[in-house]
Amino acid sequence: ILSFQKMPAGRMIQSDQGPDLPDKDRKLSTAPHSKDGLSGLLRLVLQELSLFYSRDVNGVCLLYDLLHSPWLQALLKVYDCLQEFKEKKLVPATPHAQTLSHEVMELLCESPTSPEIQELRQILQAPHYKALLRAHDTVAQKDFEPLLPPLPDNIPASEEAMRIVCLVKNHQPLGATIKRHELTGDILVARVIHGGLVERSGLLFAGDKLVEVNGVSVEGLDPEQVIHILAMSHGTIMFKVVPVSDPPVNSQKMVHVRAMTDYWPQEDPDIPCMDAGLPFQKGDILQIVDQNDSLWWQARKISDLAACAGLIPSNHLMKRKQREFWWSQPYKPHTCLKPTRSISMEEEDDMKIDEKCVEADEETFESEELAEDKEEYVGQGQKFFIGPSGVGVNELRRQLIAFNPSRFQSAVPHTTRSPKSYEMNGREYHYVSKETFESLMYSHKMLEYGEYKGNLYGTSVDAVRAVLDEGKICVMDLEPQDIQVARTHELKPYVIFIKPSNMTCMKQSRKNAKIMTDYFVDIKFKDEDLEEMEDLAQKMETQFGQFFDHIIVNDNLQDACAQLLSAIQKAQEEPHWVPATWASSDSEY
Ligand SMILES: Nc1ncnc2c1ncn2[C@@H]1O[C@H](COP(=O)(O)OP(=O)(O)OP(=O)(O)O)[C@@H](O)[C@H]1O
Repeated sequence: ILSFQKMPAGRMIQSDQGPDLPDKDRKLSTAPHSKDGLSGLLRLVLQELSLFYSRDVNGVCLLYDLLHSPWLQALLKVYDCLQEFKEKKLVPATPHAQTLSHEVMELLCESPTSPEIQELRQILQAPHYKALLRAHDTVAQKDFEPLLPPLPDNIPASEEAMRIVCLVKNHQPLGATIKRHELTGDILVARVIHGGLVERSGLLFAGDKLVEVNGVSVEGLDPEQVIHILAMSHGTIMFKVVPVSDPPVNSQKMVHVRAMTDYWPQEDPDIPCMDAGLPFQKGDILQIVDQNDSLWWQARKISDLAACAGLIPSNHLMKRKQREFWWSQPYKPHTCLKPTRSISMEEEDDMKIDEKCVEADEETFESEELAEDKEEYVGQGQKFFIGPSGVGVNELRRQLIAFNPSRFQSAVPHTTRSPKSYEMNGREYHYVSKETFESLMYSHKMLEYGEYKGNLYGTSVDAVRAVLDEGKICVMDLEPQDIQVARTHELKPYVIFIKPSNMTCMKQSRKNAKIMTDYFVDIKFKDEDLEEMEDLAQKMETQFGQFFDHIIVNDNLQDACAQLLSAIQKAQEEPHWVPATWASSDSEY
């Protein structure tokens, strides 16, 4: 709307000064635009256009209707009013309207009563009116800014390099941590939290030395004692600091990562300040905003970018912890890892200003750097379906292909078994010898494979590529342990987890469904089968949840199909996060 408003007006204003105007523009050049503003100009444009309306020259009708629309006219009027208001630079007639009102009241009391005087007195005494005058005076006197304490008169010459910083703290934390310098014992600002009050003020930096807090000298105090002073303070807090000579500049670009594990700061004994920690779960997308510290990064969740950042362990630190853990513990997959406190952190004694500190235990962390999948990477990709056996992965895939065979297709798998009479090589399977199959396996050309009744079965990367080359979306099942193999720059897989619904719904929806096991074909689901399915689904989610791009609960088959279609559509059309290596065209795969 804005550019639309500006363009015609801008052109007309220019043409106003131009020497060779077409007739139409010459007529417009007489527009008293400075007085009538944009709505005046619009009126003139409409007059012009009305001449061409009946002929609909080059879509004039459309333009006419648009310019004639009441909302645009109303908008322009608002714009004009605002412009007018801006130029006026309003100044209050008096900054003491309340006093004036009192004086009037006194005069009215002395005057002989009449109905008008009575009414005026009532108006002046009404609480809303009084409140309005109070608000008026506050604005007129600019009395809304915090009162800063006066600067001390007797500042010694040696204190010239000091800075006095006043921050107004309401109920939010200040967003900084402090520590004691191990040699000098000085109390320093250790870390400024991105997006916090201190960072937004731009007045305190990591490395600044605290001299006084609210007039109390911090010399010789413990960080805890400083925290206590701060905890007791509300409203304006005054810091006297010796500024760090080189305030750190955060020049790194933001990166996005997908968390590969859960992290609970409350359970991490090493975090410099527990309250400043950012808890996250597997699969969460984090925006890393500060990597200045090699051990503790600052990050926000992409789902809550308005929030202040929190501390998370750097990749390097997590790997270190992980290594120490593996050396000290017997292997226990998917349990909470509890590193000992032996990891020697830098001698930080960080405390979040005005809050408490530190405690125990955490989990492994790795992360994957991400890039938002922009248009150039979106394309017909590979869609993998994952789910516990019997949940309906095959059924959904079949339905999808049946719904639109020209868009969706499975990759033709390889097998070492002999073809049946009605089968054709390359249609149901690629029939190959055991040696050929094994050579594909060993040269990592198989996405997934397994043995069934003495024969090998599997899907090759080439089979998937063949589908993609046809411009179709390749849909296939995958065992979760094969996800990592499939996550390549070339395939850019989109992984959809098919999840069973709750037991009651499953019993109902699978009443007539049949399963196929290694030994039986077409037998009904038993309660144990459904329980096992639920259990397996939970395990898959815990172990591989971070790789799932989308989750669909397969309760009602039709609903699940519809959800699947819309999820795939969305994945094709909308940007989503993918590993950064997939986004760079020159990365190896
Ligand atoms: N939403 C549903 N409602 C009712 N029946 C379903 C539903 N989804 C799947 N089924 C039925 O459940 C049975 C098992 O489904 P399917 O063969 O697709 O399982 P699967 O996940 O591929 O398991 P496996 O990997 O062991 O083959 C089939 O008979 C299928 O028709």
